This record gives sequence, C-alpha cells and structure tokens, in this order.
Amino acid sequence: MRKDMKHEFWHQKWEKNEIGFHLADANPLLVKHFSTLNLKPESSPKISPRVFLPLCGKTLDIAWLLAQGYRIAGAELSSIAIEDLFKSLNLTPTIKTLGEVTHYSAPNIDIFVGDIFKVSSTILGAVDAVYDRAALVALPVDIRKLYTAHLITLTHHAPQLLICFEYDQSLHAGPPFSISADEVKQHYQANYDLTLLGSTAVAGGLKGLCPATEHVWWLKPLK
Ligand SMILES: C[S@@+](CC[C@H](N)C(=O)[O-])C[C@H]1O[C@@H](n2cnc3c(N)ncnc32)[C@H](O)[C@@H]1O
Repeated sequence: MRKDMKHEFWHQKWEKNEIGFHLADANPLLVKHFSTLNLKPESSPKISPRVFLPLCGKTLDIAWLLAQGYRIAGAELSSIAIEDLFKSLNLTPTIKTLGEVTHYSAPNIDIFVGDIFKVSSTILGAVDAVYDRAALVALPVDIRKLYTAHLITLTHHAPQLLICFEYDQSLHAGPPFSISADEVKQHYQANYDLTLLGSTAVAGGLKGLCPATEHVWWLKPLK
C-alpha cells in the first residue's frame, strides 16, 4: 500500500467518525502506570515535564495529563481530530504553518497536524517523555520500523510508556496490529532498558473477534 493511501485510510476514518479506538475516558493503564516514569523536567525544575503523544487523535488522555500538570506535545494526521480535541479542552488554538505541518497551540499544549515523519526534533522541541497508546499498533509492519527509529531520533530517546496489543494476527488483519514482546525488543532494546509493567486480557476480545492481551511497557533510556 502506498503511504498516501495509508493516510487516506485514516482521513476517511475521521470523516466517517469510525473511531472505535477513541476511549470515553482517560486510559486506565495510563492512570495506573504513568508515575513509573518518575519524570524530571529536562530543562528546569520550575518547568513541568513535557509529554509527547505520537498519533494522538483526540484522546482524553491529553486532558488527564494536563490536569496532572504536564505540558503536552502531540502529532496527528487529522485536523478533524485536533479541532475536536481543542473543543473538548475548551481551548482556542493559535494555528500556524510550520514547515510541512500545521501547529495548533495553546498554553501548555502543542499539536503538530500532519504526517509524523514531517515532524523534526527542531519543530517538536525538547520532550521529557513519550506516551504511545494505539500509535505503534496503528501502523503496518513496513512503517513500524521507520516509525520507531524516527521516534527515537525525534525525542532523543526520551523515556516512554508504550501500550500495545498482542493477539493471533491470522484472526484479524488489523489495525490495530499485534505486537509481540520480541518485536518491541527489536525496535527498542538498543536504546532502552525494557520492563513489562503489566498485561491484561482485553474484555470481550479484540473487536469481539479474538482473544487479545494489552501490554504496558516502560522504556527506560540506556545511559
Ligand atoms: C488508532 S488511532 C489512536 C489515536 C490515539 N492515540 C488514541 O489512543 O485514541 C491512530 C491515529 O494515528 C493517526 N495517524 C495515522 N498515521 C499517521 C501519521 N503518519 N502521522 C500522524 N498521525 C497518524 C490517525 O489519524 C489516528 O488518529
């Protein structure tokens, strides 16, 4: 599949409001495990840590993180998602073109709308952590390797909380795609110490189609 066709897939999902991945509340696994990262601000102790959410959609996890006092950066293909996100936060964004992406900003929040591969570390700025929920699992196998390499460079291998699904890929074509522990290691073990913080069975199975497990990984940068 060509890359622009993959983008079209997601644009259509947002246009048709087929967003079954969008949760009605903050993700319980984020709430349970985020403190494990024990974040210290990179720049100054007086400034709150900045958390990057790749492929963020309009997740309510952003409202939860803001309420905990974190600053937010995100990247998302769909402007529909981000217009909705700012409405849900009751914020009016300033919107500017920045290179090949569009920058939506308000106090403590920067979202880059466009292809994540067009977001550079200069555009993004410093981040203290990455929270990947339904980003790695949203991407087909050929793109995942490029994505993880880009994410490592983009964030200067910031600590990461990664949530992903594992199930029998022959029973469902994806997305979301199944990501095994071996695959997480292939992508990240050269740069991170990997800890599996927890694994939970998905209630009712993946989209009601097959049994699935949700895994939470803590990626701690190697010195
Ligand atoms: C499965 S959704 C997850 C959204 C969000 N993380 C959540 O938990 O609700 C994947 C998101 O990735 C976005 N996306 C897909 N490819 C992208 C790309 N190349 N660059 C930026 N965003 C992308 C889609 O538009 C979609 O909103």
